[in-house]
Amino acid sequence: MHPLRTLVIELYDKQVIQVGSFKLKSGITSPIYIDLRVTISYPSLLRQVVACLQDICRSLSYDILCGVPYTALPFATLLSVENSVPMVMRRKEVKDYGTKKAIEGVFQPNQTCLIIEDLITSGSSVLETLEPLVKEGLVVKDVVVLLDREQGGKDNLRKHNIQLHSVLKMTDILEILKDSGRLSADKVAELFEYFHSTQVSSNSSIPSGMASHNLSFEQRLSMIRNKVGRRLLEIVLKKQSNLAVAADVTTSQELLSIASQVGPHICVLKTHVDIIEDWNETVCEQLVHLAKSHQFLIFEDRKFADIGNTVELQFTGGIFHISQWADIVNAHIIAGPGTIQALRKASEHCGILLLAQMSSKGNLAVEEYTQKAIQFAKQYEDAVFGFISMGCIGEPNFIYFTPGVKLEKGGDSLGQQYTDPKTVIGIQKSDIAIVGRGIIHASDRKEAALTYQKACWDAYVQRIGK
Ligand SMILES: O=c1ccn([C@@H]2O[C@H](COP(=O)(O)O)[C@@H](O)[C@H]2O)c(=O)[nH]1
Repeated sequence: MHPLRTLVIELYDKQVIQVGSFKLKSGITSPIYIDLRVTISYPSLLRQVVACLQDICRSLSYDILCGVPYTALPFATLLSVENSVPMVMRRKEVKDYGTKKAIEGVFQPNQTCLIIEDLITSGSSVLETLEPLVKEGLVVKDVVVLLDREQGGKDNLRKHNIQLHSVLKMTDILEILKDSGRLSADKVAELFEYFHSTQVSSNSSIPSGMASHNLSFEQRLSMIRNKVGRRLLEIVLKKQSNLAVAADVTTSQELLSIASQVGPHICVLKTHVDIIEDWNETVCEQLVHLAKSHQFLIFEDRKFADIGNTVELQFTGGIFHISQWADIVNAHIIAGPGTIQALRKASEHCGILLLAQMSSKGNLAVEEYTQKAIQFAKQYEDAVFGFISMGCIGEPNFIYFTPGVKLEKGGDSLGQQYTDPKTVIGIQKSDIAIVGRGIIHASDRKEAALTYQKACWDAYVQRIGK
């Protein structure tokens, strides 16, 4: 008998594969449950599982192995011993004492790590393991699983440039159980129907819908239609900085002082001009002068959201005359395309970003909203050159700006949620990290800006594999 057929039948007979009604980790109810933890109680079964994984591992190249905790740990351990390849382990709970390591074991940055998993549904457990590995500088290209439930995991991993290799697919299992008489043809037809109609999105901290291009800024320069977007990439490349600073201060003196301190290290200075108590034309001129001499763009984070007519007045008039000095502004899409049309009509030299996602807890920019923002951006690509998003959510001809970035994870008391530069740029594949209080509240803002500049740029360089 074919070894895979023998394996499936044995898995069924030992009740590793069960048919009924089960709630999975992803929250969905499934008519099949597969508990591969049981294999540790049957050494010969465990040996068969590992031999099948080994057949795939043999064709891949890697320096180190990592099993997704807990079920895949014995599989990875046996593969490690069998192949004399070192192994690392991800901690599910990071200790708040001692070394506080997320990854245990000895490894070097840039080593290639092969992830071993027992089965995959959405891929979220694999992505939870991927995140700390990448943060430690390991390169992950492949994941080997015993079973792919064929419910979206492969595509979810592909979005992160990870290739899934599976020993068995759910389709194979159902066919074998039918042919061997373990399940009736009717039952198998019913199960097929369930698996084909139930796809699960990944619920890892890495948002779903993250796109997977891995082009460099140089390669993307000619793809950007809007000239402010192209100018931004030129600055990014020249200064080797994909850092934007959010200068959320309330006096013009502080704003100008921040602009001159962090100016050499940033590509964009983000303002909230309506929080400056003493804004006037001279301050505006000084800010524009600093932007020219240090070569950064000014992004007024006005978040326009009204009907087109009002937005036009807000953009061009009032006491701020934003259209006269801002290089970049942003807009919500809640009021429809009129907001974008008004901004585009009022100024040719200002590029637009659309808010497609937000960093704050409980925000309402859900998947459908994000997709609508992408659709609007494509429609107005001459004026819209990018997004406020939590990472790369679309194609390489747009630029992705992510706020809520800080070296220390956590949040504030009003719903802000922070992610570190390595995750935002390296894993979530954003382009520009927006850092506010991480720099503004530092005792030495210049030094902090340099630290963030380096962290964001290194994450970019590592991501594109330069
Ligand atoms: O979803 C969003 C959109 C915009 N912001 C802005 O970014 C900065 C973040 O400042 P921190 O001090 O780093 O928290 C701030 O100006 C926000 O208005 C955002 O945080 N989230």
